[in-house]
Amino acid sequence: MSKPTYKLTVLISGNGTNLQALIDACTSSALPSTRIVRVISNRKSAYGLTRAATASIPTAYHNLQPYKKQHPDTADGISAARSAYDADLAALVLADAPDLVVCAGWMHILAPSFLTPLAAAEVPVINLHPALPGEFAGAGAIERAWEAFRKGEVKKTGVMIHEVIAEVDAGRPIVVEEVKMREGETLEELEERMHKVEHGLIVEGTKRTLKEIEERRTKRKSEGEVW
Ligand SMILES: Nc1nc2c(c(=O)[nH]1)N[C@@H](CN(C=O)c1ccc(C(=O)N[C@@H](CCC(=O)O)C(=O)O)cc1)CN2
Ligand SMILES: NCC(=O)N[C@@H]1O[C@H](COP(=O)([O-])[O-])[C@@H](O)[C@H]1O
Repeated sequence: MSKPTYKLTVLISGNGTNLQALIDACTSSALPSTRIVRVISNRKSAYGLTRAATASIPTAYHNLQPYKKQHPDTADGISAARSAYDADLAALVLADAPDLVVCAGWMHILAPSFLTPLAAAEVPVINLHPALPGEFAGAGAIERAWEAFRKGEVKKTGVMIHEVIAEVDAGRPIVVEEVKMREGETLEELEERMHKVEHGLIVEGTKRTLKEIEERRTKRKSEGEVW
């Protein structure tokens, strides 16, 4: 019996080097029987959209601005706009019926109006975060770690792939790799080393999550077959 084909949706906001690592992995033995069904960006200028188009992968630009214009520029209005934006993002993603959503440099905090429908459809969401579990949650993690090292507060940092939950970067780690920090290293040099680790870990984290999905389905099927 042929192996199932797994469908990925990848969310991006920028250059897309981690997306490129996934694109390359899908066309190699690294991620066999896996294909990216859509790349979605919240930024029109994201070069990752070009990377996807070059690989003949469908793309979408999901823009928050129209939602903000439909709501008052107040805390409640912005919250309502983001909730509506995320609900439509969930519908956009689920229309492709992916097995897994990968946040690859996706710089938008996902609201429950996205996470709840995905959970109901049993589509896991995972995220690449350039820090160790429990450290430097949120944006700018690499620079914050670099600054902390200069102050003598940390000796290492790292990269993780984790499950996405409402609390930012607090979901279950799936794979973690430590990165030792070096005296006198520039931020750019650290970023280069971190990105190399990211490109390997995003493939490994996707592979492990797809294995978990397969094991869950096999278990459910065997339980379903027992009378
Ligand atoms: N609910 C969750 N959403 C997201 C998670 C998560 O774990 N739970 N991971 C992030 C990715 N991320 C760090 O890995 C991250 C990205 C962006 C931000 C942030 O502050 N975004 C601002 C906008 C910043 C900008 O546009 O430049 C915002 O959303 O208002 C925090 C963490 C993906 N989402
Ligand atoms: N909080 C998530 C986060 O900060 N992610 C950062 O976004 C970059 C995306 O690069 P890419 O667009 O080249 O893949 C990644 O290198 C990662 O450090």
